[in-house]
Amino acid sequence: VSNGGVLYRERFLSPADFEAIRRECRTLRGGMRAEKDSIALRRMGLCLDRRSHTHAMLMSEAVASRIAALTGVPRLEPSDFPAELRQYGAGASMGWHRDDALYSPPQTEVILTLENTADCFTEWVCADGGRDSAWTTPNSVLLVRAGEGGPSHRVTPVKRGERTIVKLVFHEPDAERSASFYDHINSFPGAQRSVAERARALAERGGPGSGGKASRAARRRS
Ligand SMILES: O=C(O)CCC(=O)C(=O)O
Ligand SMILES: [Fe+2]
Repeated sequence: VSNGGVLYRERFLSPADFEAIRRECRTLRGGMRAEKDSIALRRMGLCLDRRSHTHAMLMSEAVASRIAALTGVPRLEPSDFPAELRQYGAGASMGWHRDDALYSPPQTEVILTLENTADCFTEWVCADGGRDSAWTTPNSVLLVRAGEGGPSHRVTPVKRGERTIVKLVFHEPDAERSASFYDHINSFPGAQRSVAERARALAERGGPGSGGKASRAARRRS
């Protein structure tokens, strides 16, 4: 991603596609739960069902190649990391952080804004060390490169209004899951299937090495 690893673009989807996604996600808001183990404060979240229209539309080859073209990464594909619906209401915020690398090489994260009546801004540090910020409009995307080489960014506290986003993860074709992948996926509410998946993956690798208790406790989801 150019500009120090952040790119902000408005009018990302066609109006028809965007409205279809927004309509479906509005029906899901009742299922959102307070996020646990997150850098974000008072944010609500929900993993999008892989069979949903929203998931099919966004975690697609078409969207992946558009993100690749925008960021200058040669090729990107939809990841198997859950797509999440997230909502910031009054009092919600997210402190300065870099997104943990869930894959090696690090993924590109996409924040698609669905609704925004909130007074918060997403701020980031640019390549030159200066700061930039955006009030993210509905149907905008913020593209963020993860990992230590990625940009530091935050969301300022909401005083009034609400902001709803979808967070998506794309990676390069040859990317491998990192230890953080399992730590993050296991912090989702009711992630029993993921726990089983982690155990299986560990067995396949023939040992630990995906982060013990201590590293898991130290980590906070972004
Ligand atoms: O809501 C945003 O604009 C950014 C969210 C973010 O940085 C994150 O969830 O890691
Ligand atoms: Fe982030």
